[in-house]
This record gives sequence, structure tokens and C-alpha cells, in this order.
Amino acid sequence: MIDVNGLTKTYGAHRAVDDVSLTARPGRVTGFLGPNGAGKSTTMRMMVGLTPPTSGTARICGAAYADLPNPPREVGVLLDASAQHAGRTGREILTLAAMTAGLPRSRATAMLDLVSLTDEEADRRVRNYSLGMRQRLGIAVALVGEPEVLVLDEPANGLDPAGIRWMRDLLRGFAADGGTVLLSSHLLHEIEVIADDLVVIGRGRIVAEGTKASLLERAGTVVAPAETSDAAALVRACTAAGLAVTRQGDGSLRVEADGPVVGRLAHQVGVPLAQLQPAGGTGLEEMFLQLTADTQRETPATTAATTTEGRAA
Ligand SMILES: Nc1ncnc2c1ncn2[C@@H]1O[C@H](COP(=O)(O)OP(=O)(O)OP(=O)(O)O)[C@@H](O)[C@H]1O
Repeated sequence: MIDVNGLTKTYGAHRAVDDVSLTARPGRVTGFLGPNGAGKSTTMRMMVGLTPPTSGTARICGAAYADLPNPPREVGVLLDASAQHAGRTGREILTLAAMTAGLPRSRATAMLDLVSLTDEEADRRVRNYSLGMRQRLGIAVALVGEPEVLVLDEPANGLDPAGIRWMRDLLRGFAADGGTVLLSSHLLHEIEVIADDLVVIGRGRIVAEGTKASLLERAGTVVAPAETSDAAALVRACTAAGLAVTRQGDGSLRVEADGPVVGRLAHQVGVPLAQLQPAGGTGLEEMFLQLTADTQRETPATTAATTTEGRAA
């Protein structure tokens, strides 16, 4: 279990992380999403005691990281796969990690097998590892202490397609055994496949949190009033009902409500519809871009073509 409460980090006048609270639960994979510079890594670093928070708390298995009696036995951490000593071999790094956790050297060998690093690769210096090999080694180091919790920043970075699938199965298995997984990733498809819960951050603040299913449901409904109909009447009806309405580039309307609700409103105001479909079909990427639209560096083409007519979701 990870419990973060009001975590804040300021660098001078810049609030990198602003009052972030989140929970990652046992038996579940929690995806941590946000645009570049949103504050994911800083939040994760504060969770594991690498960056002191300006204020707020982070608890792992009920305690602050610094108070854990044997941290690698409680939480496996992979924040930067290149942060290992480049002059050591993978086997040396894993053996040291096992010994630090109070475990036998044989645990290092078991981890090498688990992450599919061969004997020859294990005896190579890390400076000669590919990015994917470093990532595998980092995952092995995170798992060496048989922790209950995993905190992983971009663990799929540099892995080939087979490696990504392998990692997905590994993390799903870890959660199925009762473990807690918090992982950040820019690979939205990966997150969509693997995560049970999502936390979305933008400019240091949480913009959405919940189960993946509930957040994707929030994706709303797209309706296209028939050409000769009074689309404005439908917009007024939706807005009066407290629903956010966005006019999209192709003239259709996106309403933040389920299809039957929108269909009923259209019927009530006598507006025939040429199209009514769940907006959720576009999946996590669309949801992510909408939730973080205000905090993105680039304005996505679809969002640029929209005008918001109702209140924000
Ligand atoms: N040591 C530091 N000094 C000053 N600013 C910092 C420091 N560390 C992070 N920041 C700033 O804090 C903000 C959040 O950075 P962070 O690395 O947490 O973002 P991120 O969400 O992990 O981004 P990315 O997806 O690009 O990895 C950024 O604006 C970054 O420049």
C-alpha cells in the first residue's frame, strides 16, 4: 500500500508537485500518467526518500520510507535504470542488492533468470549494457528483496515488444499475488492494458484519479445533430442539465454523460440525431489528452478545433 498525502515540492518559486494525494492499493496496478514535467518523477522520488518534500507525507506499508527497517524488503524501486555503477557487472550489482536486503547470493542468480539476462551478459560491465538490458537489471534490483510494493518510473523504457509483454505479465503476476504496483509510463497503450487504477497529474496537481474503468467511462458521448436540426437547442438543454458540452472540429458535440441521457435530452428538445456513440471508443489516449489539455506543451489538433460551451468536466 502506498499512501501519499498533500505532497508538495517547490524549487524556488516553481511548484513542481502541488498538494498531491494518492493511494496505490495491494493487488492492483496503479498507472501514474502526466505530460513531460508534470511532476511524476519528483513525486516518486519523494515517496522513496530521494527528494525531501517541502510539505506532505508519503507512507509505504504504513511508514515513511526512512522509517522502514529494511526498505528493499518492503519496496522495490526503479527510478533511473542508468543510475547503477557503470563499472560493476550486473551480477555484482544484484549480489550487492541481495546482500543489502539480508538475502543470500543465490537470490541474485534467481533474479538474473527472472529478467532473462544470460550468464555472459550478467558478467558484462553495466556501462556496456543496452538500455533494455539496464531496464531488466533495474527491475531485477527492484524485485530482489521480495518487496510488497513496487515504485517504477518508466519501466518499459527501452524494452523491445517481447520485453514489454514480459514486463506486463510480471507486474500483473506481482499484483495478482497481492503486491502493490505504482508505475509511470508514457506508453498509454501499455498503461491501458496493465493498469487497474489511474492517477493523472498535470503541472504538479492531480487532475483525475480512479479506476481505469470509471475514468474511461467519463469519456462521455459524441452526438451529431441532424443537419437541419437546432443543435443550439441541444447544447442549451445539456448545459441546463449541468453537462459539459464541447463542439468538435467536425461539427459534432461531445457531451460528458452517458448515451441514454444525451439521447433523452435530444428527444425532449426535438433534436433528431444523425450520430450517437460513446466517446470512450478513443480510449486512454483521448482521455489523457483531454484531462491534461490545459497542461500540455503542444495543443492536440482535435482539442485545438474545439470550443467549450459547457462547464469543465
Ligand atoms: N532539482 C530540481 N530543481 C529544479 N527543478 C526541478 C528539479 N527536479 C525537477 N524539477 C522540475 O520539476 C518539474 C517536474 O519534474 P519531473 O521530473 O517530476 O516531471 P515528470 O512528470 O517526471 O516529467 P517527464 O515525464 O518528462 O519525466 C519540472 O518542471 C522540472 O524541471
